[in-house]
Amino acid sequence: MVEALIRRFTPGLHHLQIKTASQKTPGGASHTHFSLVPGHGKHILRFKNAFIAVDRQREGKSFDAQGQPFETIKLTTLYAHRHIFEDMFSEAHSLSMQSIEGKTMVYTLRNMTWMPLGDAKRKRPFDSVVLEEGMAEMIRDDVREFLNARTWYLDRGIPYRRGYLLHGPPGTGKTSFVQALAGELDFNIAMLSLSQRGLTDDLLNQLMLNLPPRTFVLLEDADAAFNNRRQRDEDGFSGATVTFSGLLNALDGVASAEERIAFMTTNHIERLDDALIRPGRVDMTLRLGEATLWQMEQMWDRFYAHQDPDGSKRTLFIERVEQYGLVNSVSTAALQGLFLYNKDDPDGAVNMVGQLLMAKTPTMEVPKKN
Ligand SMILES: Nc1ncnc2c1ncn2[C@@H]1O[C@H](COP(=O)(O)OP(=O)(O)OP(=O)(O)O)[C@@H](O)[C@H]1O
Repeated sequence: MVEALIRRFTPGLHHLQIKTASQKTPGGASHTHFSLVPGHGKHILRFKNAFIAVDRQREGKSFDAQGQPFETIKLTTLYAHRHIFEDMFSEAHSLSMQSIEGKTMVYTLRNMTWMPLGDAKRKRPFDSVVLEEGMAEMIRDDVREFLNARTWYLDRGIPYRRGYLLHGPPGTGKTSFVQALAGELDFNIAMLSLSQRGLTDDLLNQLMLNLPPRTFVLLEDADAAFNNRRQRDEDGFSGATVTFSGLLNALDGVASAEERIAFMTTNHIERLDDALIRPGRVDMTLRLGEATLWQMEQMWDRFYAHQDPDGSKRTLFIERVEQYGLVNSVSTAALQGLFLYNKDDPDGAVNMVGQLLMAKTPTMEVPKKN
């Protein structure tokens, strides 16, 4: 909001500061944006019909969690104009809300704390992730029901938490679904891989206790903690990775009145321990598997509805897919790859179905550990 307030002032002939915003794309390219904002020091500015004395000062060398320096902005105006502050703050507030409205903020671990990963991202549409028929809606309704049951939990002294375990082979939409669900329910995401180096039990615990508001926590590679069953050493040091007991402690940490919704993902459910599947830790376990016939049809329609209005090419595609024995044996990511390669070209996708054979996953089920 302070950012929005600073931008609201029209800089006159005062000290200006150049604000640089750099953004790096995953491909390595970087975009830089410059803007002029009033610098530190004293300014006289006009807002509506009032003159305001502005004193913008930096507080020592302290930085907030986002790496921005702490600042104090003192605004002074005539007593008769004091009401304009209300207008000014509500305008600044709506400016700052506009910049994140319709977007999802993703937080990751940096400098031992949650930090936004770049700017807020455009929401991922809920139906852009195609899970097995009815599964996405079922999870969404469960989260909604949980969000509506706050007083029920608090009245009964039950920690207000819900956990979901999404498991299945790579590229079946586990991460993407959590992003789409966050968009649908106006949540942000704090994501973390449990196999990340340097993530200790204590740090994980601290992070779980300090989640930004209205944020899903997404713990990826949950099985990593189960590979590392080492308990704390005598001196209390638990090593540079998260342990099994560390994960359980972090999930069970001190409850607050705010909801905590955790999604855990794994490609190896057989490595997990039953102690994880306990209410509040994991309330719902869902398998996201290879693309079913229904998912294939849905994804086809999402890509080619315009080029194939009567669905005849889709029928051809499905026939081919069945001939090659690809139903329930290729990931939705592989299917998406084929459709992206043949963007706006359904015939190309039909002709290239055979390429999916390379992405076929062996269907060997590993027995679950007791
Ligand atoms: N069910 C799906 N519907 C739509 N797109 C999907 C689906 N599954 C995967 N994709 C696409 O494939 C890519 C990889 O998906 P994602 O990272 O969500 O998979 P994942 O299951 O989390 O994989 P991993 O287990 O390797 O982390 C994304 O671009 C995503 O859009």
